[in-house]
Amino acid sequence: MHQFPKDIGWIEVICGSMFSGKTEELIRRVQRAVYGKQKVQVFKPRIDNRYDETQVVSHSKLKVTSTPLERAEEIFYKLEPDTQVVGIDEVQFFGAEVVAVVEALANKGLRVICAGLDQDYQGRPFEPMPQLMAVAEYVTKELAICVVCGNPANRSQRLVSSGERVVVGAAGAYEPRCRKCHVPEPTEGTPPQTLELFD
Ligand SMILES: Nc1ncnc2c1ncn2[C@@H]1O[C@H](COP(=O)(O)OP(=O)(O)O)[C@@H](O)[C@H]1O
Ligand SMILES: Cc1cn([C@H]2C[C@H](O)[C@@H](COP(=O)(O)O)O2)c(=O)[nH]c1=O
Ligand SMILES: [Zn+2]
Repeated sequence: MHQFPKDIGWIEVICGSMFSGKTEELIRRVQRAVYGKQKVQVFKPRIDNRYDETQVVSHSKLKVTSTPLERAEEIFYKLEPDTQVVGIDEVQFFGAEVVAVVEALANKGLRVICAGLDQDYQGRPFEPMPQLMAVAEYVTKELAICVVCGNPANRSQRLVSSGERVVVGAAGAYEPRCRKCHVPEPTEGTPPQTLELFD
């Protein structure tokens, strides 16, 4: 990350496949802002209740307090006057209106950090991520490890039978795969490897 701009707001997007570390990176940036004595608020879509109803939780169990929302516009009502940094996880679940909300916050002078999936289970751009990435000052793309071949993974393989774009889930419902190993239709999961280093 370059030196931060002064006296203006900006947008950071953290994107990538599932398990690539988007939420960990969001939490890392939020924690550093807190160390910097900045007032931070974190939001997430209420639909993301996989690990917790209110907290943002990474697959590795890092946690941060958040406010769940039905719609992105609610941020305007929940925003406290002294907030300087806004974090939003699972931003792909907010509709197209999140782009205007994030832009309005940045235009007010806030630092806005958005984390979300850039591709859906078929490998298609997951709106509104392309629009957010276009207007962001900073875009970071994270990669997971393909569970089939061990290469860097930029796709999320769906393992449960559904043609809906939105299906909330974690391990057992999705796994990270590279472009060679990913298939656009739901398929069987990869048997877990025995990891001698871990229980
Ligand atoms: N195949 C994998 N590749 C990379 N990380 C994995 C994999 N499977 C599980 N993980 C775990 O997922 C963590 C990332 O979790 P998280 O930040 O919640 O990802 P994301 O928000 O991108 O889905 C990693 O630090 C690691 O502990
Ligand atoms: C690929 C894909 C994913 N989802 C869902 C599954 C999870 O609930 C989230 C992504 O979570 P993560 O923090 O990035 O691991 O999105 C979906 O609804 N549709 C999809 O195509
Ligand atoms: Zn692969």
